[in-house]
Amino acid sequence: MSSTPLKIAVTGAAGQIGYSLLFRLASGALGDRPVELRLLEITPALKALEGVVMELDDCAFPTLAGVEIGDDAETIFDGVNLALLVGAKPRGPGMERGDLLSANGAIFTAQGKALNKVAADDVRIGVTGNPANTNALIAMSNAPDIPRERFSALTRLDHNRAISQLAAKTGAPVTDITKMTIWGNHSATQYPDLFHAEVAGRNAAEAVGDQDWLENTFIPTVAKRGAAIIEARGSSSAASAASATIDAARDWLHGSAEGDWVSMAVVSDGSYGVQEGLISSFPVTTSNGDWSIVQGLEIDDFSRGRIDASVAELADEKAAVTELGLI
Ligand SMILES: NC(=O)c1ccc[n+]([C@@H]2O[C@H](COP(=O)([O-])OP(=O)(O)OC[C@H]3O[C@@H](n4cnc5c(N)ncnc54)[C@H](O)[C@@H]3O)[C@@H](O)[C@H]2O)c1
Ligand SMILES: O=C(O)C[C@H](O)C(=O)O
Repeated sequence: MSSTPLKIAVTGAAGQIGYSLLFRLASGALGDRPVELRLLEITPALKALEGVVMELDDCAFPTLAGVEIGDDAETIFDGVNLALLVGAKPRGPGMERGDLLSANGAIFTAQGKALNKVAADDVRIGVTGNPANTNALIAMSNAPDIPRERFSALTRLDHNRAISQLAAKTGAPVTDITKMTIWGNHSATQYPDLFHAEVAGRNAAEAVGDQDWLENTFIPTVAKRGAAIIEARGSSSAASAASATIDAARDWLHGSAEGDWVSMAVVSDGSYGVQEGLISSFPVTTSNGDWSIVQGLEIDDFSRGRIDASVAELADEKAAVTELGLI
């Protein structure tokens, strides 16, 4: 293991997700390698961020090698190996995530350009801020010198939600659930797929044996979970989003479990009929900082319709940000 600290940029570091995420990154959630945190915020939030840094100091985490804060993306992103782009406005009650496109899109144009200039050669960029898929597309499109495979958007929270719902339905522990897949957009059109998932090695759709539950309870519960949390909490998911951001980064850097896969929104190469160049969620395996889309899964008509609908929404979002001049 390298003793050189892993330089991790976190944007929106003074926000809700940041408040959970930073302490886990600092305490070794990505492994024993020391980390240096580079925290980006808008100027008015820097004072609050100073308070968070005092708290990080007060934890005396052995794996925390240093913290730098600031409001200039090029300074904060300089030499970073991992960039977790969280900073963006969350939606409120009654909004869809796509409603945030024009408010948040411009953030990712500027940050894509800054990463392109100053990030380390091995940088990996994970986008959590919504609408995550299209924000990742914007950042990727504005960073032509960074390989496209280095960008991903977070659908791991949806993946984890789907595992938890399936575990509750079947009475199986979450550790028995494998090969879960979220296809498409991190939005209400996403498709959590039980036809390839397994419960203790058995096909999940068969184990459940209840198409009505699958269609009318499972899929909408997972796809609309973000809205249900906003409704209940008055603000969007934060600790679970931070936890999923960590899960996704850890597996990307260190590899997914043998015999299993994870869901990541990554640039499409046309696999499964998903338009090339869109950032869409797929089943992927990861190893040594690289991902590859699981190939050869059979897609029946039901799944085809669901995947196509979510991908069509991604294509519409791409058209909208093209129109806005963001890509
Ligand atoms: N993909 C997912 O699964 C998922 C889950 C939960 C939340 N989210 C999204 O994550 C984002 C952050 O959520 P939150 O609850 O932490 O919001 P928040 O409002 O609590 O925090 C966002 C922070 O981003 C900062 N910010 C705004 N513009 C910035 C910029 N240009 N550079 C750096 N920082 C900037 C704000 O000052 C604020 O502190 C939202 O868009 C939310 O919808 C995504
Ligand atoms: O739903 C939201 O707007 C927040 C987040 O994307 C979530 O899925 O919890």
